[in-house]
Amino acid sequence: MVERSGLQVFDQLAEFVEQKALPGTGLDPETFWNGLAEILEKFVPENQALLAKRDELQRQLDEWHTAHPGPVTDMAAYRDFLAEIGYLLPEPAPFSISTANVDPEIATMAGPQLVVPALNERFVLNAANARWGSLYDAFYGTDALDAPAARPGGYDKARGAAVIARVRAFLDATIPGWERAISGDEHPALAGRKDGGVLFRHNGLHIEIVIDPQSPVGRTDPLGIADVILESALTTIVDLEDSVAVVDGEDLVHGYSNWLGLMRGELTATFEKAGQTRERKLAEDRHWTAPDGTGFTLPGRSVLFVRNVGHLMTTPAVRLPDDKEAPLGLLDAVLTSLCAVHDLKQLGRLRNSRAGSIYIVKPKQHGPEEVAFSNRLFDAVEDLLSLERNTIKMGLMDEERRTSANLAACIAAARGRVVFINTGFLDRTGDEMHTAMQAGPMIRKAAMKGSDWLQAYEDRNVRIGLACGLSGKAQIGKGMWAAPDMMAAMLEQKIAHPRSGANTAWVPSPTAATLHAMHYHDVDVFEIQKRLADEAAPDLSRLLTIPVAEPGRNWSDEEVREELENNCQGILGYVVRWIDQGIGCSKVPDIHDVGQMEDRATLRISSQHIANWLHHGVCTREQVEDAFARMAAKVDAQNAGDPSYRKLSPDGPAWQAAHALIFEGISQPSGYTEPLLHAFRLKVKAQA
Ligand SMILES: CC(=O)SCCNC(=O)CCNC(=O)[C@H](O)C(C)(C)COP(=O)(O)OP(=O)(O)OC[C@H]1O[C@@H](n2cnc3c(N)ncnc32)[C@H](O)[C@@H]1OP(=O)(O)O
Ligand SMILES: O=CC(=O)O
Ligand SMILES: [Mg+2]
Repeated sequence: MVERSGLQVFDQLAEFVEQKALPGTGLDPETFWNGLAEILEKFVPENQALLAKRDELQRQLDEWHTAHPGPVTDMAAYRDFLAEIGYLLPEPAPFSISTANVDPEIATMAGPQLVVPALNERFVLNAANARWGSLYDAFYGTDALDAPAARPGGYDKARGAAVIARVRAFLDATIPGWERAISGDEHPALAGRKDGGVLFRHNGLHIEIVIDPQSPVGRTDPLGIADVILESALTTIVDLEDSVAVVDGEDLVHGYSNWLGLMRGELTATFEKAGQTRERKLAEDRHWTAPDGTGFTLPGRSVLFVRNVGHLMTTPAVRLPDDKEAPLGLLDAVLTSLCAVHDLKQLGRLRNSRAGSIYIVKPKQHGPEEVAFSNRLFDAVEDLLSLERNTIKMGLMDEERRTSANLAACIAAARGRVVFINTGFLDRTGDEMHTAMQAGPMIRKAAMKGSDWLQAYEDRNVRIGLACGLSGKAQIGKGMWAAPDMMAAMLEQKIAHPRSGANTAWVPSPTAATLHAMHYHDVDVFEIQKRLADEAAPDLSRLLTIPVAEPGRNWSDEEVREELENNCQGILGYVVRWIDQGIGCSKVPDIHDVGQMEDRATLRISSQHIANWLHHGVCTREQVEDAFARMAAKVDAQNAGDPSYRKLSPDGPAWQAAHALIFEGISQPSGYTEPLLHAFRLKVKAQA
């Protein structure tokens, strides 16, 4: 550690700031470190007070539910209680957000939002470039195509023909008469031409038809079409939160360096694929000629957000004058904004925000006071970096119950900055269970998705977002498709997101982004938003209905075993890679052998669910221990092909972390998994 303005700073972080992040920004190191120290001095006590308030509210909720076990029978009394303790706050007077200088990808376009772990350069670059994706590849390589699987050993012509037919059906439905434009005629949706390409625009999104009669695919096509490229991930969230394992200064420097590399357009990655060394870099913009002969350029990359952490965690990378760790959310706000100044000042090779904004996703905030705190923090960061007020925008995750219940007031608290409200239903489900932990045993995990509170939460988010004037200014976003290999099911189900009035929704991969983009051609979201604008939001009482099982509900031994095994498998499969290898997002098979995207939010659900059933006697400690041991063996077998995998064992840190997440689950703040994951990962790193 080195001393800077009374703070102890991890030496590589100080070096990164002074040698990489500050040069070119106009800020000298002394001003920067003094400014950081001032921000910490001012905001740390407030941050601590907000966390103490969470604990106090939870204590009061626990007491109330212990006194009133089971489902809420007197909703009026429950709502009075929530208002009395300051959990429910008064609704603000009607208002509209005033967010300005927002890129069209966020404000006026509707399309997929990709999320990517910030520490994986290969994936990060792929995500930034996922603005454009091959629809042929997306169908050829996934189960989204209803045709026999590709025969191994090169291009399977029969499957290729099925892909071409499927994409033709999409083109016919989306831009009827498109063939006219291929042969050189006019078409109302024609947007541009270039050598070997014809461009259409529909519902604000582009579709490129690639013509190359000499290519292996084009040769099989009478029109010589080699590919159809869809404008796909309009925006991408570069995640420093729930999909990464960032526990110390070394990890932080890695994450911030990648973000800086993106903000300068200079990040690259070299990796092995199919026995070959590949280089990946950020894609260039794309040049076209409009039908009237004028040239124009389309962005080659997704507009990038960065997800900071929430208010809970601290970091050993910066110690305060009293030797305590600094809150990581405060450091993230300053450092990720500093890196983004390179974009605003165009210090690098490529641009991210053409509108001149910095896009920060702020997760896991509990209620309007916490949002107001972030808003003031962003003010302070802007002052330090000499940025105009409200340059830093806020993507507001609606993923904690206290935020959903006071959503309009939360939006009001950052009304000049809000660029999205997104229903992070995974964290939200975890918080639902933890908040009402003492009320009784929760319904099964899979049943949560169909529960009424969740439907009310999703609908209220859209209605409240529209009432607060988000349409045309900001995104109303929906959550993650967490089954990365189930693309047929996604194609069938995720159209519900645009249909519900959301102008974006999360996808786990570039392929999923391209397939989900088709939904925004099928649905004109802004028309739907107009139609929904006058509809009242579902009643708050529905949102506040707790998903506890009916009193006297008994699950069979088989059901209990299945529930425990499924949750243990997800927990162990995710935690072992997090703790031993520092991998923050994994695809882990569930009990039906379907690969599920697991991150800290899904871990929060699984661990809180077991903790809840154990607490209420639905299962015994022995049953949980048995399921845990059986699933540990299964997870070992699933990872047998990974040479860097270390088997789970009761005296190993991964086993112990997973065990603690369950058996100490109830005492974890808001049921979060970060404190235990960080503690065990730090032990592993210290041993190494
Ligand atoms: C509740 C929440 O907070 S959700 C938000 C957090 N979740 C996420 O960020 C999910 C991000 N997704 C991922 O990390 C991954 O897709 C996983 C872990 C789910 C699956 O990863 P894998 O099993 O390695 O994927 P798979 O083998 O199917 O595909 C790998 C290929 O897809 C690409 N890919 C997969 N996911 C992504 C992504 N999110 N962004 C960019 N590229 C991706 C990889 O670059 C790779 O292609 P390449 O070989 O050309 O580099
Ligand atoms: O962050 C997303 C979630 O679902 O949680
Ligand atoms: Mg979340």
